[in-house]
Amino acid sequence: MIEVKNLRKSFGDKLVINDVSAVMQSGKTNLIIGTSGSGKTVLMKIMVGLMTPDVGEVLYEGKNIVDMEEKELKEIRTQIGMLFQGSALFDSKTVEENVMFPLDMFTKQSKADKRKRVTEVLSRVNLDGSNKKFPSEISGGMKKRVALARAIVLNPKYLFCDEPNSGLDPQTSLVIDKLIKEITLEYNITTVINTHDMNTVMESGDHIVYMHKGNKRWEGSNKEIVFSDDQELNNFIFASDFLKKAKEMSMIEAQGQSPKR
Ligand SMILES: Nc1ncnc2c1ncn2[C@@H]1O[C@H](COP(=O)(O)OP(=O)(O)OP(=O)(O)O)[C@@H](O)[C@H]1O
Repeated sequence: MIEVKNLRKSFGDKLVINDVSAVMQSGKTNLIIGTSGSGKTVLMKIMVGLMTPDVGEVLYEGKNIVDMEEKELKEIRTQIGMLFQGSALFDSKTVEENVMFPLDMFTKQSKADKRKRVTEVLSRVNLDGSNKKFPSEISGGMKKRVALARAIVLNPKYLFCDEPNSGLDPQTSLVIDKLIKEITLEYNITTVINTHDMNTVMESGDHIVYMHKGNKRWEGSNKEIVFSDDQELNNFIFASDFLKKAKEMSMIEAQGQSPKR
C-alpha cells in the first residue's frame, strides 16, 4: 500500500497540492483523475520520489520516502515500474534492447537470462516475435505495450502509468487498459494511473482519487463514482449530454423505476 499524508507543494506563491492525503490500495488499479492542471502529475511525481513535497509524507508499506537515505530509496526505486506518457522508448534500440534496459541497469544477470526474461514479458503483452523490431517499425499501441513490458520486466511491486492512453484510439486504449488491469491482478501490483479517460475510469478504476485545483475532492470506486453528488466531480465525469442522460437513466433504474421516454 502507498499512502500519502498531508502533502503540500507550491511553485513560488502558487499552491498546487493542498494538504492531500490518500491511499493507493495494494493489488488494485488506483486512478488519479481530474481536469488539466489539477495537480495529478505533480502528485504522481511526489509519489515516485521525482519531486519533493514542501510538507507531508509518502509511505510505502509504512516507510516514508521523503527525506529517505539515497541507498534505501534506491531499493524502493527498483520495485517501481513506470510507463511514461509518450512511451519514451529509445529509437536507436530494438524492442528487445529497450525492454532489457532495466535489467542491464539494475541486475547482474547473464545475457541469456536477460533475453529469456525479455521474451517472457514481451509474450505477456502479446508481442511475441517483435524482439528485433525498432520503435519506428511498430504502431503506437505496440509501443505502449513495449513500454509496459519494460515497466514490468523487473517484477515491480508498484506500477505508475502517466496517461497510458494518450495518443491512442479508443479501441487500442481499451486493449492497454485491459492489459494493465490483468497484469496488476496477476502479479499483485499496486498500480497508479494518471488519466482523464472516462473509459479507463469505468473499466479499470478499482480505487479513484479525484483532484480539483490541487485538492483531493473525492475518493471511491468506479461503482460509487456515478452516484456521487459532488457537483465538480459530476461536471468532470458527465461532461457530455449523452453521459448526463446515461446517469439519469441508471439512477432511475437503480431506484427500481422504469426510465421516462
Ligand atoms: N515544475 C513546475 N514549475 C512550476 N509550476 C508547475 C510545475 N509543474 C507543475 N506546475 C503547475 O502545477 C499545476 C498542476 O500541474 P500538473 O502537471 O500536476 O497538472 P495535471 O493535473 O497533471 O494536468 P494535465 O492533465 O494537463 O497533465 C499547474 O498549474 C502547473 O502549471
